[in-house]
Amino acid sequence: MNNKTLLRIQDLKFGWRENQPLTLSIPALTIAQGEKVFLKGPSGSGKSTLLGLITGINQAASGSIEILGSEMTKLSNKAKDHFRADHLGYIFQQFNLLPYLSLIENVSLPCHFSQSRKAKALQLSGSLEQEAKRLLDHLEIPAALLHRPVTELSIGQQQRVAAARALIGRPAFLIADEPTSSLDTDARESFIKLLFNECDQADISLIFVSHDPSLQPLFSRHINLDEINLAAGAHNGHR
Ligand SMILES: Nc1ncnc2c1ncn2[C@@H]1O[C@H](COP(=O)(O)OP(=O)(O)OP(=O)(O)O)[C@@H](O)[C@H]1O
Repeated sequence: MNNKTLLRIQDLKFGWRENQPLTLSIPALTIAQGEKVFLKGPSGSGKSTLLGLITGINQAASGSIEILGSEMTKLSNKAKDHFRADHLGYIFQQFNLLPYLSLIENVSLPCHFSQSRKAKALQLSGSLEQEAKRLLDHLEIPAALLHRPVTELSIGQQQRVAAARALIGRPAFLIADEPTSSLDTDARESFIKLLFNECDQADISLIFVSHDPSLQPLFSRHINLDEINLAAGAHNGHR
């Protein structure tokens, strides 16, 4: 791991509605490049809201979110779209695979929105198809499935395809929002180990949101959102 800063948040405030208590008030959070962060917190504590702020989907009321030295809150919508496409990979809880595309096409998709990710994928494997195949192979998807519709895959297989899609073109930063919630414990651990392998090879940093405390020891850093969020409990009266 190196010491370059991947993410620096300062004095971040966000509320869903005016004149209502804030959902998030985070004085400071810094994540270094290469870190693998386990982000936890009770249901409704604001984990997805924070990810939405980091990815630029939600707009902060005030404060600073710097990723790789770029201040997200100052970028135009177009510049933010570009930044996201180039530097961020996502794995969602529902995977969001496109049913009318093949596995290879689903995995290659981010390279159609980012020239830099396309260039990296081509440099690694010569073609997008080959790089998609390489990642799917590393994530233990049998070759026989590559041309099947994604709707015929098991949940665990869909999840690994979603991971390959997030990893293609080696973005700096991978965000995974409860990607293992529909798997059993063994499958969760083996998925995370495959994911870590790819992240290590490509020096990709990871923020992984989960409710499952048994996964926590696998990660190099743990963040409890309630401990860094001054607005914690404002919605449900805990504080
Ligand atoms: N689109 C929205 N509009 C208004 N309020 C919202 C919206 N999304 C979330 N909230 C509120 O913001 C708070 C934080 O929600 P969020 O989804 O970020 O929590 P979470 O920690 O990700 O929860 P979970 O673990 O259950 O997924 C909750 O009180 C929720 O009701």
